[in-house]
Amino acid sequence: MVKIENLSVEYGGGNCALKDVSLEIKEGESVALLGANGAGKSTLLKTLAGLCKISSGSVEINGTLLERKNLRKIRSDIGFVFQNSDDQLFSLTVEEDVVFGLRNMGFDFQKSMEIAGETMASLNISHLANRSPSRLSEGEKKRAAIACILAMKPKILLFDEPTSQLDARSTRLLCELLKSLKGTKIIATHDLKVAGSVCEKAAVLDNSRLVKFGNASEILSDEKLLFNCSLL
Ligand SMILES: Nc1ncnc2c1ncn2[C@@H]1O[C@H](COP(=O)(O)OP(=O)(O)OP(=O)(O)O)[C@@H](O)[C@H]1O
Repeated sequence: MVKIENLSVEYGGGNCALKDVSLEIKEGESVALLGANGAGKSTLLKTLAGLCKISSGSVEINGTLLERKNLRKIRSDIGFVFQNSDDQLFSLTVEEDVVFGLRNMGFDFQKSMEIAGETMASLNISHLANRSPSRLSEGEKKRAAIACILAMKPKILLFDEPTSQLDARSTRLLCELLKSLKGTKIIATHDLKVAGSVCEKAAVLDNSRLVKFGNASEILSDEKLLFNCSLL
């Protein structure tokens, strides 16, 4: 579903955020993206969503090469839940936010409302439909932001630090939700417990390079690896 080969990404001024990263993620797999601050996690997610320019190497999403002319197709397969829900929610009500993406996809108003209603119900946020996103708790905002993305039924879900602003209870509820979501998931997180409870695989980035990719429970019990990568 995601095939990354020798990927390097540089920001301006020769700042190399990803160096020679190769990994393959199969359909339906959930992968935790681990790494210290600045390791390159967000850059990798943004690159998969077509938001960062590839300096060298290649990325294939669902069999389509990630390049400018294929961006529309790639973006229809990808749903990106940003770290900060406020970057995703901008309408007067939660329902309008969920409907927005569906209308952009070409669904008529009635069908968009129908899908939005079903999606909000599946996330237990129907009671928030007419609330202003700006007045929700962080946990509620996160669910609303996820609803906006899930409504569009992407094949691949990208989450950047989904639990970073949540308390223990909201984190646990969100983990349950993340586990229940179907599809391929890539979750960048600093929280090793979240990684262990939600993901079957893990990828460890250190200083822009992929240093380990494999079974999550094996990686999470490798204290030496975690320590060397500043994760412990
Ligand atoms: N827009 C940008 N312009 C220039 N350099 C950037 C930009 N965004 C990130 N970087 C640099 O790229 C490197 C990787 O950053 P990235 O945000 O991908 O790391 P991260 O693993 O997500 O970190 P964190 O855990 O702190 O969110 C860092 O050195 C960072 O300073």
